[in-house]
Amino acid sequence: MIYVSRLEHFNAAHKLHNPNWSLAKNKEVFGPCANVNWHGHNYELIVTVKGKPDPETGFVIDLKKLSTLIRKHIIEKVDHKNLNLDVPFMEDKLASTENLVMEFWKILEPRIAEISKARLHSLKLYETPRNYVEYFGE
Ligand SMILES: Nc1nc2c(c(=O)[nH]1)N=C([C@H](O)[C@H](O)COP(=O)(O)OP(=O)(O)OP(=O)(O)O)CN2
Repeated sequence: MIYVSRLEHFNAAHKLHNPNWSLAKNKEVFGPCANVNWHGHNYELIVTVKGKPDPETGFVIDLKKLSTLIRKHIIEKVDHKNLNLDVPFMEDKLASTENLVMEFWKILEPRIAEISKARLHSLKLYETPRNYVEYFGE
């Protein structure tokens, strides 16, 4: 089994805000991430697929096709957007890195299966250069 990865990036604004809590509690729990007037991140998304190389191409997956797919279905939906207001698949969800990566998985997994025999293995999403989450679909 070979693991092949593609890095994409996007910039987005958000705030961490639980609507069931008061503003004071949101500030207490989320600190500056609860700032009512938003803040932004330069996100980095690493998509890893696994499979066997095709004997005719040597590819597990054509990375150009993988990039096009990620950009069309994820990056175009979130880049330069407000994750709390502009992104339908984040509606009614806390805009945490964990929730984002789980929604990305639901979108990407079936679409990768449509273009390749390779399967989605993991998503790694950096919110800052020091904070990231990794998801394996379970
Ligand atoms: N489990 C999670 N914890 C936190 C998340 C998250 O998505 N999942 N998000 C945040 C905030 O959105 C916040 O923007 C993180 O910023 P910060 O702590 O400032 O991150 P840095 O790496 O830039 O911070 P330094 O402390 O300067 O290293 C918080 N928690």
